[in-house]
Amino acid sequence: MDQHVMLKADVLLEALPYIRQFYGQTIVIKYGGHAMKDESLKQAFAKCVVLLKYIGVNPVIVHGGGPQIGRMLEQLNIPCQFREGLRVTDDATMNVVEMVLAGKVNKEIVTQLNLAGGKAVGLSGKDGGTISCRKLELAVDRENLPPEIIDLGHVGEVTAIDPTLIRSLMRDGFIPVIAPVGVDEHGETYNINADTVASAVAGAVGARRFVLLTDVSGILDKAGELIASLDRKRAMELIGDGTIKGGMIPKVKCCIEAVDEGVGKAQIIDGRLPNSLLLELFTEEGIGTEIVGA
Ligand SMILES: Nc1ncnc2c1ncn2[C@@H]1O[C@H](COP(=O)(O)OP(=O)(O)O)[C@@H](O)[C@H]1O
Ligand SMILES: CC(=O)N[C@@H](CCC(=O)OP(=O)(O)O)C(=O)O
Repeated sequence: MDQHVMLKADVLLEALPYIRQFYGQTIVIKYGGHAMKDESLKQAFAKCVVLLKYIGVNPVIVHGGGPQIGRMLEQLNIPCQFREGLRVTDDATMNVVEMVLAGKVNKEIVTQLNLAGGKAVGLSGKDGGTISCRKLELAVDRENLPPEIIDLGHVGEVTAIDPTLIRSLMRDGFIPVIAPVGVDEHGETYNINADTVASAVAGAVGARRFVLLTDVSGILDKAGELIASLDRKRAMELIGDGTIKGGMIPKVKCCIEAVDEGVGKAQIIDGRLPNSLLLELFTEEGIGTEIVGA
């Protein structure tokens, strides 16, 4: 028989221990806006997620859409500003954020998953009271001065996740797809960083794994080399010395929080690589950077 065909069987068998490990478990996947580059990548992502579902794993998707929001704001001539990696969100921006995230991006992902043979349901944090939040009071350290409190407008921080709706969807065979928009106790709508929501969801549903798809191969050291594994201490050192910066800082902190909440392992992987999710979960080498407990 053709050697190539025989190798395919080896690849499938290599996945067996991982399929056993993840069978019946929940995996929370943060699907970043930068990882939604083109149609073929989006389709490949959807197929990986649906495959997980068919082999008995429960995937939960929490998505971003930062670049997509940026493009819509530009079309509408609404200026856009970031502080500490977070979007300053005034009333007009909040409307666009909700429209783009809970509308367009969410439904596109749902459609791709359904086309790939899954049964996906899109929701925002408002549905089923899934995400409770409050206005974020962001304190920024200043040298020799008390921290500055920055007002980011409608930017929220998660106060609680109610996993009831997510659990019942999973139980009935659906793939929940969650947009990072929440409400506070007064019914005010907030824009929440998607990494933060994904991490809180991973903790609340007792996920076995938390995987974040982004636009780099993982966390890189000063020389630009991939760091395969990091614990909290090393991660904080790399943030402190400026190796980890920008949007990677909240991402790493979210991974540490998820691990603290009991999630077995968090993994930052390259969403630009087709099938990266399967390579990470079902091969011996894995890919990207893992963040583990102390
Ligand atoms: N040490 C580092 N290793 C890798 N990426 C880093 C590092 N420090 C900062 N970054 C930046 O973090 C970015 C990922 O964060 P972000 O843009 O917020 O991603 P996403 O949109 O997927 O949430 C990378 O594109 C990279 O520019
Ligand atoms: C407060 C805040 O910054 N919210 C983010 C929410 C989307 C997001 O996080 O998208 P990515 O994962 O693609 O970056 C924003 O408005 O861009």
